[in-house]
Amino acid sequence: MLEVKQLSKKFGKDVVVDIEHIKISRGTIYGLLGSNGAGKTTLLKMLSGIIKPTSGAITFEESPIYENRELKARVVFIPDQPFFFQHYSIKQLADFYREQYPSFDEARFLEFERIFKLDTKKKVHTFSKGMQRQVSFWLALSAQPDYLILDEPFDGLDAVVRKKIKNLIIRDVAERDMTVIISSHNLREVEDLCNYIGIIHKGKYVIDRDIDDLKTDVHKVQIAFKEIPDRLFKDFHVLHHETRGSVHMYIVKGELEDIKQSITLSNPILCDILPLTLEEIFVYEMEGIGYAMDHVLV
Ligand SMILES: Nc1ncnc2c1ncn2[C@@H]1O[C@H](COP(=O)(O)OP(=O)(O)OP(=O)(O)O)[C@@H](O)[C@H]1O
Repeated sequence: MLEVKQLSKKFGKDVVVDIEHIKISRGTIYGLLGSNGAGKTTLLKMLSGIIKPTSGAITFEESPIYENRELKARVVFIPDQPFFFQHYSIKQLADFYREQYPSFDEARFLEFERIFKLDTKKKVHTFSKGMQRQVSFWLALSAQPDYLILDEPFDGLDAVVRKKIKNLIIRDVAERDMTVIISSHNLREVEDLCNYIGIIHKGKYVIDRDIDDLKTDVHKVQIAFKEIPDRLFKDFHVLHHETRGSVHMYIVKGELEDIKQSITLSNPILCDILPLTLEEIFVYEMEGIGYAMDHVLV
């Protein structure tokens, strides 16, 4: 398990990360979302042990990551700008990874050659940005990390390659219990992959939730009455309410069965309970805690 406690990072006087607590269990695919400048990259670099926090603790299975070579050999970070020794070929980079990561697996390296179909003897600086990103994944997944930390990983990759890489990640999570942390601005891009979402805004955490909990916990109710009852949803947390003509739309938190019971008691002339997209859930959840989503995500 990865745990963060009372973590802060200052650059000069600016506090760019200020997080009380995060817990990420093994085998989680964790989406870290936030707008430009929210603090995602700074947080990921601290999680990877690349930069030192100003204060607080980051532990993986209770060992601190910073300056911990043994632990770092189980963690791979892919930055938003691929960073390589530019004059190395894929073959030479693989030698470097073999030295850094004792769990580097030859069979996988060869298997990925068939998947990515790039010339292993060519120098990486001759590859396009998207091809270089493929090389990052090729090497990272060959190293079989326990923790894979990805900063905007899908930028510049075409749809087919994205799908292939997502499948490879899911395979490693299922087979090896790999933990993955992925930063993105874009909820739609990561929602099919992640089972947990954290949203960071101006360095602070505003949401940290299991996606299944979110989906089973929030419902959209469209309802019409002859006369609006006083007690409708009085015992529930209503995240949003609007009226279009005679139809009321409520976004309600709570157990579906309890919500249905409350509706039946209110004797509506029309009622529909609809599923929400993940994006809608976040918009309403954020509204519920006083944030306009527009300013938090793109
Ligand atoms: N080395 C640095 N020195 C000074 N300030 C920095 C440094 N690195 C980051 N910052 C500041 O910290 C804040 C958070 O930056 P960070 O790169 O972590 O955000 P981000 O959420 O990854 O943004 P983006 O989505 O645009 O990549 C920004 O205000 C940035 O200017």
